Amino acid sequence: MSFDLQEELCQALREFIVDHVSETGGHLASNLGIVELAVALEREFDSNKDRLIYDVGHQCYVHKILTGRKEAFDRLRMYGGLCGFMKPDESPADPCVTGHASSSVSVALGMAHARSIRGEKYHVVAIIGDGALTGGMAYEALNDAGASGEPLIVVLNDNNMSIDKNVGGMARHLAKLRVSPRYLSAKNGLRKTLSHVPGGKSVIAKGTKLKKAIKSVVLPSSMFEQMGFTYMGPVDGHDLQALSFHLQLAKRLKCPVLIHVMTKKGKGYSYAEHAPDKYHGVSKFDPVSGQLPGSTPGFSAVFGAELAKLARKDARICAITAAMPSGTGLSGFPREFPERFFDVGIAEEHAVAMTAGMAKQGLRPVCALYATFLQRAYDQLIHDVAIAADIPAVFAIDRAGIVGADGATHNGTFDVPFLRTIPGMTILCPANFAELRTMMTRAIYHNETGGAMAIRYPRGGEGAFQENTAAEWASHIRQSDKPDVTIVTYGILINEAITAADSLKQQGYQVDLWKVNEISAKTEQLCSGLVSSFAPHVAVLEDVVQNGSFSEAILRAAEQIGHTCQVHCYNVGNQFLPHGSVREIYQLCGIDGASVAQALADIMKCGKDESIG
Ligand SMILES: Cc1ncc(C[n+]2csc(CCOP(=O)(O)OP(=O)(O)O)c2C)c(N)n1
Ligand SMILES: CC(=O)[C@@H](O)[C@H](O)COP(=O)(O)O
Ligand SMILES: [Mg+2]
Repeated sequence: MSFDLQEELCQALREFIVDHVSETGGHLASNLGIVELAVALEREFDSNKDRLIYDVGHQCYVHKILTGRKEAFDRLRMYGGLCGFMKPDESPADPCVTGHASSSVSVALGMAHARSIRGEKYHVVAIIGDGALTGGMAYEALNDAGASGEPLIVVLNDNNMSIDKNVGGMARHLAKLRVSPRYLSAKNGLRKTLSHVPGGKSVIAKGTKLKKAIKSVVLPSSMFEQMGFTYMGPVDGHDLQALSFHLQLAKRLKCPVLIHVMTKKGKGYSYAEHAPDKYHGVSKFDPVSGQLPGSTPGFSAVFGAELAKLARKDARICAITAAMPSGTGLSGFPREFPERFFDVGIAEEHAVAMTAGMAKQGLRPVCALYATFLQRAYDQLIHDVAIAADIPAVFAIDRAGIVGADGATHNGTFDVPFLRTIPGMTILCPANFAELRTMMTRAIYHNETGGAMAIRYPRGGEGAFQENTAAEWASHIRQSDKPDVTIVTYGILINEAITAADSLKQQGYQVDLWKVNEISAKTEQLCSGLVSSFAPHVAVLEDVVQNGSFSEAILRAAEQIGHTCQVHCYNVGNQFLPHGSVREIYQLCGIDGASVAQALADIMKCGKDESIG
């Protein structure tokens, strides 16, 4: 296909992306920015045989369109529809799962090793953004890959943005490379680039001149070179000819190569170009006016506002985020307290250990991370926080439970299980905004154990339940004299539990309902109180996986009191969940109020249990 036609294709792809994402929601700005690069990659590589790994994967829409999934974009990120990230189940062109940042170079190196050992022939390419390059995994991988000498290509898609402004020393290093004289020449495209290359276009055909050509596009003294990569660029990432030229060169080299590509996030859609942070991830919007839907306040915003309020009164309070200031509701914090705000980049492990250091030395740090990304820092929670036992670090765990359209890679369904295993950890579970505020103060100031405290809350807003019951470790929400069933739950699922309890009551059953506010070793000892109400059935409702869930504490309590009741566990099961709306996923797992009521009524009617955990 001629470059002119490719340019037309890029234009059509941009229109397609804006049209579809404005209908379905999705990751807009990153996909608009990578159009030419993705087209060049599909042109120069065979994505069914070569391995193209898009880091995070939120920018893989063009790749999906060009690998046979265009029609599926009508149901992007919807239940049963196209996943918004790389997903091998969907197509052989997706070599691995992505969703969490900074893993692409590691996976690529693994694939390159496999190729060498098996004596096979294909290219392995990791496409990683400047934001993802702030993550520790990326450095571990570059360090290893550069030294390994294994042929692989890393394409650094540098748009000078993470979700919010990119941070850190690497961002500064890239900024210096960007203004190098090489970039200024490369920016004008292949014609000019070639004019710097002895032999011009024939260079690619004639391997003899290749060495010279490479020398002319290599910028010495980049950090990547020091790590053992052949560095090319910076290259104008919207110049199809320059991209093809550099990719062709990289393919011919038998060593690790890094191509530094400059792109503009949001390219071609003026609203997104001007506010790439706002158009990073969007829900349905008006493509003509660019008008995004107004957002109703959610837990993140309440958290951010409350932390700022507390920080006004206490100069020890600091906020830490790992590249998610907007997402965690902290974007206002640095405006008021620049010296007490720390965006560490996509570096959750570092964020947790740094929080431990700050807490140990007398500050009151609150580290806000999404539940799914906190998985990265499990060791730091144990090693740097918990073993010392006296580190009053506070972890605000956002997006706990089901997140919806982002799906399997982003659901926060492991936090309770992995936090419960850590000695000394206390998990507070607010069900609404008022409880979140109260629990934040408790975590910061009234930490009875002196150890770490986590507060977990979901994506989005509160439900109908708005009482503040945070003062008790567990609150008795519905009480009956002689209950047929006791329902136990925590956090936002109280709303589903109330629906279930009320429905069962209407069907003539007596129901007790307990809402647990704190999960800790201490409160787990008290669980026998929840199961000893002589109800023959106890149901535990949670939005986490079964293994390690709170229901294990209830099962143990039931065991201790001699199994006078049957315990039924309603949770997401030991599985990874698909994308869809939160409600659809609740229904899929049977943890919505109606399903729980139905399941319990069936059990009580039949007198037999089909769902014992
Ligand atoms: C471990 C982890 N932490 C945080 C995120 C949230 N996140 C998704 S994309 C992104 C920014 C990525 O920036 P970059 O790689 O430069 O891609 P761009 O959006 O600029 O194209 C962040 C922080 C994530 N996906 N994984
Ligand atoms: C790709 C990625 O990891 C983020 O962009 C994530 O999709 C943000 O999720 P929220 O929309 O819940 O902030
Ligand atoms: Mg970027």
